[in-house]
Amino acid sequence: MSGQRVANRLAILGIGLIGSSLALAARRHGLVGEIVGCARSPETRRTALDLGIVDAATGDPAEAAADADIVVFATPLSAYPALAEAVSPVLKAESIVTDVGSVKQSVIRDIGPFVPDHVHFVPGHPVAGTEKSGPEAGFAELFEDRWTILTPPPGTDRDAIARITALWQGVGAMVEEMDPRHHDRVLGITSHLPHLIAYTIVSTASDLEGDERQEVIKFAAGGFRDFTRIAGSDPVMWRDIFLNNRDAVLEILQRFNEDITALQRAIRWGEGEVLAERFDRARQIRRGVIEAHQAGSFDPREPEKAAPAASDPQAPSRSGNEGER
Ligand SMILES: NC(=O)c1ccc[n+]([C@@H]2O[C@H](COP(=O)([O-])OP(=O)(O)OC[C@H]3O[C@@H](n4cnc5c(N)ncnc54)[C@H](O)[C@@H]3O)[C@@H](O)[C@H]2O)c1
Ligand SMILES: O=C(O)C(=O)C[C@]1(C(=O)O)C=C[C@@H](O)C=C1
Repeated sequence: MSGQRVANRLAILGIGLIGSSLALAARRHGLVGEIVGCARSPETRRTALDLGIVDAATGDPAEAAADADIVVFATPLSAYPALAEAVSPVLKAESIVTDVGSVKQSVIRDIGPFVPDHVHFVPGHPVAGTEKSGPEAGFAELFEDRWTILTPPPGTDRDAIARITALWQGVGAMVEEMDPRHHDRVLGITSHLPHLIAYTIVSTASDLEGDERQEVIKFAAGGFRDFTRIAGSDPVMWRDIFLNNRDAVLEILQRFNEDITALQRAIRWGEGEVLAERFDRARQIRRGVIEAHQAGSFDPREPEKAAPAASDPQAPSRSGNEGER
């Protein structure tokens, strides 16, 4: 399948889950000519070449970015400032700098000052991922029917925004523009808080003593198992997200703490109607989330979405990329 060509040369800084998925998808859909990847370790560069993720790989970010039409930052957030400083002098006129980082105000703070006047800057965030990391974890379908949020600073060239929009739409994503502060607050609730809770539950369970701890692992099923999937996500990436979205996360944590204290109180005083009312509201929200995503493809995290029942002899077989996502 071929889409509109958006770049002759695409540079991807950081060939992990997101960088390699974008490279694989952009190639599959004919959106770019040559793809150059930048990775620090020789093993990652070798893997990226062997898996056909990139056409060329280098350890030098400036070498990757030189002559690129689009440069994508796809490392953990803490690497952005040094990378931006390194590529700044070689960025070619009318090229576009973009990124995939999970927090947006900090990206504008960290990359923005290094983007020369003759270069466009369109920060972005694909709201799609898994708990896995590294180049082997990438797959071309990752962004299909998922949102990508763009947070271009005011006054950004509309053609540059249109080209980055075409890149993400070309790999199957839906694109929306948002104010970066608003992005950070929304994602603080929908993505960052759930990860913090998952990390906390798993570490609370792992602090249990002896037999109890063994049984948590032995009987890990359902809810706890789902939390361990999320808590298996990359520690460096998530450290950076919390350090860079501090204000929004602290504010939402404050509200979360108040809500959990209310539930704690209801349990203590046997206020069943309070609990039932809260759980009912949550169930309605879950139904709304499923309905909103109903048109999408099968997602193993949301099996209710699959149209035919698994026992249906007409059901299509689900092969390929459907490990735990
Ligand atoms: N994993 C997700 O679910 C997800 C989803 C959307 C956005 N993001 C964002 O995407 C970015 C990358 O996340 P990922 O999941 O692909 O992580 P990842 O760990 O799979 O890949 C990041 C890669 O960057 C490399 N790297 C680190 N510092 C580097 C440097 N200075 N130069 C070159 N390479 C360097 C790492 O070695 C690694 O290979 C993060 O900013 C994250 O916030 C992640
Ligand atoms: O599904 C997962 O494993 C994810 O954590 C993906 C997820 C999310 O929270 O939805 C994680 C971080 C990103 O910035 C975007 C997507």
